[in-house]
Amino acid sequence: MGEFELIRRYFQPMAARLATPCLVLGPGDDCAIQRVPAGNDLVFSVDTLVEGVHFPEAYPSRILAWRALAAAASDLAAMGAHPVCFTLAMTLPEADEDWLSGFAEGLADAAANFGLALAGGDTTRGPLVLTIQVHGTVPEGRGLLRSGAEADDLVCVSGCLGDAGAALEYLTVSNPEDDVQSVLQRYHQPQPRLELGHQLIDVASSAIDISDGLKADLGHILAASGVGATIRAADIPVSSPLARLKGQQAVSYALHSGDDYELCVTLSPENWGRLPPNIRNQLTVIGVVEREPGLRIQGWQGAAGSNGFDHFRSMS
Ligand SMILES: Nc1ncnc2c1ncn2[C@@H]1O[C@H](COP(=O)(O)OP(=O)(O)OP(=O)(O)O)[C@@H](O)[C@H]1O
Ligand SMILES: Cc1ncc(C[n+]2csc(CCOP(=O)(O)O)c2C)c(N)n1
Ligand SMILES: [Mg+2]
Repeated sequence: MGEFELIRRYFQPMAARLATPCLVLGPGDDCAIQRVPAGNDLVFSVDTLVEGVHFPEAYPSRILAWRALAAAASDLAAMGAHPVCFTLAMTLPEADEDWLSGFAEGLADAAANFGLALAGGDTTRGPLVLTIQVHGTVPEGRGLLRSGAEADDLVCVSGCLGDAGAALEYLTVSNPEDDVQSVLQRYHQPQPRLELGHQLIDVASSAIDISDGLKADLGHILAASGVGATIRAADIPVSSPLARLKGQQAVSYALHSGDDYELCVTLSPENWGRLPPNIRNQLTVIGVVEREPGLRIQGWQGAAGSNGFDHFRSMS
């Protein structure tokens, strides 16, 4: 199978199925064309996944496709953006038909779930690497930024943290018990909080998605906003399976390991009070923003060293 046959067979049908009115031109020409509705800003971001770094070797292609698109879409969620379309640059060691059909199915499933149309891409031969650029829109000037946190704002996170990080230890377990299966599921099938992010436009003062770990990612908000925060270790939400598997150490996974793709946001106590219950129920207050720079973690005696995932830190 040649490069163009591969695209025609696996990716063009999906692109046609997923088309949306804002995508004026999909795959097949030199560029795709997207129309941004008047009064909106285009929001876009790119993410690369490398075999052996972001996912294990011989990882099932259907799951890989979901994880890759979820990780990319999660950045749209963090901006409060409405998802529109994505491009896919894939470098493959070979054109294996089973691998490609699993990948195309997983990608179509994720794309339909997240409301993202396939706009185009690039296909090359080499070590397995995926790069996905996502495009979304937000009402003009209203994208959620990392830089808006202010003293006295509450610090909140969505969902539970730490499962996906703990899952790394169980990726090769052959018959996982229920709790292990549950944390593995969080690694294999992350759920970007697109709807929640969108609902927090004009409500949250800042937002980020948690890809590198709570400590690192909240740290990005604090640095960008020129503020600090105190959070309470006991209030950081961890799942029951993770708590059973890791006991007191569960919080350490929540703080230091990434891949959860939950949101961390700040908002004023007034806006918190006005939140409808269906949105408030998706968030847990874990602390408060303060003028003094730095992140303080009450009730946490863990090692100060680790911060979160960093591709280059161990090399310097
Ligand atoms: N090579 C680069 N050139 C320009 N900007 C970059 C480059 N690499 C990263 N950035 C920018 O730095 C910021 C932080 O990048 P980072 O990849 O950590 O964010 P992220 O996508 O939210 O995290 P993650 O990739 O873990 O999901 C982003 O605004 C990104 O666009
Ligand atoms: C097999 C395997 N899967 C996952 C991880 C964890 N991991 C890798 S990169 C990253 C941060 C996000 O990446 P980026 O900042 O490039 O978007 C995380 C949390 C690992 N160590 N090994
Ligand atoms: Mg991000």
